[in-house]
Amino acid sequence: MLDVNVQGKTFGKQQILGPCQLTLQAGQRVCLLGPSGIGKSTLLRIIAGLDKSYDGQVNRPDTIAFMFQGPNLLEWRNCYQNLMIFHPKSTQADAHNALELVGLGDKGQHFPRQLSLGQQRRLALARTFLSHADLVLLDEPFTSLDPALKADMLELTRNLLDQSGATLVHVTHDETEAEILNAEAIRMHGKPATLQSP
Ligand SMILES: Nc1ncnc2c1ncn2[C@@H]1O[C@H](COP(=O)(O)OP(=O)(O)OP(=O)(O)O)[C@@H](O)[C@H]1O
Repeated sequence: MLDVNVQGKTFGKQQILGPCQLTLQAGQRVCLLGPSGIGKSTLLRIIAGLDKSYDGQVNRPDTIAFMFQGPNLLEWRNCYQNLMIFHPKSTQADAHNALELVGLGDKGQHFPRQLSLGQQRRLALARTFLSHADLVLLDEPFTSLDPALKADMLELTRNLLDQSGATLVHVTHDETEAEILNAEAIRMHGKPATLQSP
């Protein structure tokens, strides 16, 4: 279960977040929407535990996977190594299975520069799901992709979520992504921004 109770968050003298409440049961999925600059990524970083300087409290599952906007791959490591370096307990067989799930089963020895943009995104997605995390946090990872590739990635993400049963918080500007991911759309409002749990 994820229980977010943020009372406030400031950067310097600027208050970005006001009261933000979000309670999700295991396996529940939400898409976090709101205008640019309202504080979606800030709240997501707080949920992840990456930002600890806020008023309030977050109770989160033990295992969390976070996917950033860019694929953030290590160019000098092959696909297996790109997965295993972030999951030291995983074996090459685990990494191979994760690659199979995203359609990169034959690319384990390839380096990121030998992959297409879409394949690089698939590798980043495999890394996100390899940890079998209870909570998956996605910070607009598909925003800059062309429509066909974005549709592929969303479908793949939904399948991986269906298999893993993970709870999801997905930051996006595009409400249609919620439908594809079988997630509930929730909106941040106001200045400072507030959020009410679905
Ligand atoms: N490290 C930081 N230091 C100072 N201000 C910051 C910092 N990070 C974010 N901000 C400010 O906080 C506000 C919210 O930013 P945030 O990135 O959370 O918004 P967002 O809703 O995710 O925007 P977008 O949809 O454009 O990605 C913005 O005004 C931003 O400039």
